[in-house]
Amino acid sequence: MLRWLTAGESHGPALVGTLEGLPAGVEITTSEVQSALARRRLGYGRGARMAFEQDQVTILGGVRHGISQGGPIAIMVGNTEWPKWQSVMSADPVDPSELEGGRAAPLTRPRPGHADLVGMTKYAHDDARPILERASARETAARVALGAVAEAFLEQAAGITLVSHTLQVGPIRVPDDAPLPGPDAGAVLDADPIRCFDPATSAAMIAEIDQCQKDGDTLGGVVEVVAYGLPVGLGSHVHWDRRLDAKLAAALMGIQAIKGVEIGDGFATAARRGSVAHDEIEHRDGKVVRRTNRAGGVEGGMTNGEPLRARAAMKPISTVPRALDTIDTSTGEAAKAQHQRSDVCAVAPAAVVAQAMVALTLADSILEKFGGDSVGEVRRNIASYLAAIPATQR
Ligand SMILES: Cc1cc2nc3c(=O)[nH]c(=O)nc-3n(C[C@H](O)[C@H](O)[C@H](O)COP(=O)(O)O)c2cc1C
Ligand SMILES: C=C(O[C@@H]1CC(C(=O)O)=C[C@@H](OP(=O)(O)O)[C@H]1O)C(=O)O
Repeated sequence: MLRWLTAGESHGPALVGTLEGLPAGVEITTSEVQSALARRRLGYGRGARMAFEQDQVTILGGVRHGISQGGPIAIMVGNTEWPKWQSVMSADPVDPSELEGGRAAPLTRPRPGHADLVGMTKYAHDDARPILERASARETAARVALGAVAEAFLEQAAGITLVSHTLQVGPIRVPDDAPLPGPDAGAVLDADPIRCFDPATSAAMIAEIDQCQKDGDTLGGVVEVVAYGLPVGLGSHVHWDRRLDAKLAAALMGIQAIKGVEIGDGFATAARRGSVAHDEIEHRDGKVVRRTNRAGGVEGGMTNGEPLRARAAMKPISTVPRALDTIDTSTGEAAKAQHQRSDVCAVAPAAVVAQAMVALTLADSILEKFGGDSVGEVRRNIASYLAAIPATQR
């Protein structure tokens, strides 16, 4: 079993991610984690903060000389903006005279679409700051750091490769018949400003983001994660909480601003007739294959050997520059929502975060099915299972 936790605030000194249950022998370096984090910072439409802040990666435990040791892995992602926020966010009590520029004044105009108002009510704060600091998607940096470790494990133990791409920004969508990015498309996707595999659609998405920014508005969209090389039989049909599709849905829905998840063609399948909704099975070149992959590689909550496709729908960024109506909680009067700076569109980084969440979920499923305290043991267990199932389905 693989478990993971994160801690830290958006403007605190650092975020920390912990990964427990990873076998020994996974090759992983600080620079690989750093590269994954660099991908998460990209994406046309990101706000000012991305331009000046750096992610400082320190592996605090669980890895020695570039190899996982079998114990919990802890990774710290330092916020280089911390010195500016030290007095506002200090863990220890501060002298009020140290709080410059009124930055620590309570935030009492909760932003619609954020956790602000319900969080203040539930946690008994008269200030939105403690809520927004933890609700912020800055936290996803810690998940992406852990996801990079999970991805290294998947590749080294099982030859599994993941890619993530942008399917939709606002109303602009990749055509249904556009090719799916293959297992080696990672570098091409990283080079596109919006992580879109279809160049014409990418250009249209960028134009949409430019127009939206001019209008003082924000955008959401849809991302897709594709996993190649999965063995048949991860997850199970026998119980709801053992279904891989259920676990993927929870992992993806757990990302800030994700409001819908699809496995394979998802909602589009609901509009089809059964005769054109499923994937007919045939023998081809000595293998059992599905003629199509509308199911996205999962049947009965189990991987079926086809590429896994999981999609997530992101709502538009909640901090709208043309500020939305709210109330001031200190007076009860009508007000405009707090706004300083924000992303216009964060769909491309959301794809990278979704990839991390899928990687962590698949790594957990591999360990659930095959077990193993070292990468070598996991590999042997997978090989022994594959040797026992029909050769046509390996
Ligand atoms: C990668 C990423 C970046 C985000 N950047 C912003 C941002 O700059 N401004 C903002 O208001 N919301 C941003 N969000 C979304 C908010 O965190 C999210 O809307 C908020 O937590 C409320 O959504 P919820 O109801 O799903 O939690 C971002 C989300 C992700 C995944
Ligand atoms: C810092 C990151 O994302 C932040 C997520 C975020 C939010 O409200 O979710 C709001 C913005 O931060 P700020 O309010 O300080 O401008 C984003 O920059 C990051 O992804 O590293």
